[in-house]
Amino acid sequence: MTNQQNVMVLDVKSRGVRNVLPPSSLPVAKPFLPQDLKMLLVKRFETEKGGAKINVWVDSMRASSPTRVKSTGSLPETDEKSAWIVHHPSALSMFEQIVAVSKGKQIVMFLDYDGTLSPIVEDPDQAFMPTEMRAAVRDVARYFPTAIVTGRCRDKVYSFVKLADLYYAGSHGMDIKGPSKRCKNKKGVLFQPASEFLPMIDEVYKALGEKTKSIPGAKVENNKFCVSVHFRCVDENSWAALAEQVRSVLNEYPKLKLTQGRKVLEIRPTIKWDKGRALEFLLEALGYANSNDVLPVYIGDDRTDEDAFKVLRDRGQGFGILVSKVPKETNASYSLQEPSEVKEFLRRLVDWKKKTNKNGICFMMQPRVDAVTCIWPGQLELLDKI
Ligand SMILES: O=P(O)(O)OC[C@H]1O[C@H](O[C@H]2O[C@H](CO)[C@@H](O)[C@H](O)[C@H]2O)[C@H](O)[C@@H](O)[C@@H]1O
Repeated sequence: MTNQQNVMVLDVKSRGVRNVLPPSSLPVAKPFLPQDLKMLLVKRFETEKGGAKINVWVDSMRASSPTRVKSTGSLPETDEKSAWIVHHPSALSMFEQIVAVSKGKQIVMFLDYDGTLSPIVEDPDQAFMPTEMRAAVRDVARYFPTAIVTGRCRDKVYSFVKLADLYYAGSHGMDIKGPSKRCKNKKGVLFQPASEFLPMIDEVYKALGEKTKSIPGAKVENNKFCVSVHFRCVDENSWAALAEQVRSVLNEYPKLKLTQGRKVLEIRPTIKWDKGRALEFLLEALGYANSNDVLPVYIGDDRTDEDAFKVLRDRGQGFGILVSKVPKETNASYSLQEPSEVKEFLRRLVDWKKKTNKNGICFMMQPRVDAVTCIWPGQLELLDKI
C-alpha cells in the first residue's frame, strides 16, 4: 500500500515560496528528525497488506500523536523551537509582509476545522466552534472566497460552522459543495470523486464499530467517504488491540487505505484525492486554475493538511500556515500557535481589507485631521510612529 500522505511529511525540505520571502530567504533548516525514526515512519503502513507487525502501527501511533518532531538531543528544546520559528515565523508577526504580497491578487482562504477553528477536545462530537471564531470566519468570507477543508463529514462540519456562502470540502476533500454565486459557471459546485465507495465505507463503519466496542474509549466516526477510529481516550496499553482490530477489518478491503491524524486512524478509499487536490479543484472552480492573480492561504494543524501545504509550495503560489505549539516537519511557510491566534489572524485580515481597496490603496479615517486620507499600506507603520 502506498501512503503518500504519511511519507510526504517526512520528505519536507525547507524550500521557498515564490510570493513570500521570509522562509525561503533563510538557510535550509537542519532536519529535526533522527534518521532511524524517519525510516520507521516512512515504513510504517507500507506493508500492512502483507501483514505488518502491529507494534509498527503502535510505534507510529505513539510517534505521531500529535505529529511532532522529536528532539535531536543536539539542541536544548527552547533552541530547537527558536530555530524552527526562524523558518516558520508567526503569521501574526509577519502580517504586514503577508498582505504586501497579496497586492493586486485575490486572497482565497482555506481553513481546516479541528485544531484550527476549534480546539482539540476529547469527544469529537463536542468540538464546537466558539462564537467569536464563527464571527471571524463569517467576516473573512465576506471579503475573500473561503472554504472549510476537513476530514469530517460535510454535514457534520456544517452543523458546527453554520455559515452559508462558504465552500465545504468534507471527508478530506472527497465531498465538495459550494455556493453558486462565487463560481465561474454560477451553478455551484458538488463534487464527490469517491461516491462509488459509499456502500463500502458504510459496511466498514459498521464492522469497525462491532470490532472495537469492547475496547474502552475507542470511538468510530462515520465521515461519509471515510471512517475515523479515535484512540484519544483509549489506554495506551490497548492501542495494540485496537490496531489489530482495525487491521483485521482493513485486510478485507484492499480498495481502502489507512492514514493517521491526531490520535485517530483513518480509513479511506485508495483514490488519489486529498486536501491538496481539493484545494486545486476549488481554485479551478473559482476561475483561478492558471491565474497569477490569486493568493491561496491554507491554515491547518494536521498531517492531512500537509497535502495542501505541499500543493501551494509546488505551485509557488500562496502559502500554508501550520497551527502548532511545537516544531513539526511541515511544508507550511508560517505558523500560528493555536486557534485563538487563527482568530486573531483572520480578524487582522478583515481589518486590513476594510481599509484597503483592490489596488492596494488604503483609505483611512484620520481622526486627527478629520478627513479621509489615502495612503499606501507600507506607510501605515510610519504614520503610527508619527
Ligand atoms: O481535517 P480536520 O478538520 O482537522 O479533521 C480531522 C479529524 O478531526 C476530528 O478529530 C480530531 O478532533 C477531535 C475533536 O477535537 C479529537 O477528539 C480527535 O482526537 C482528533 O483526531 C474528527 O473527529 C475526525 O473525524 C477528523 O478526521
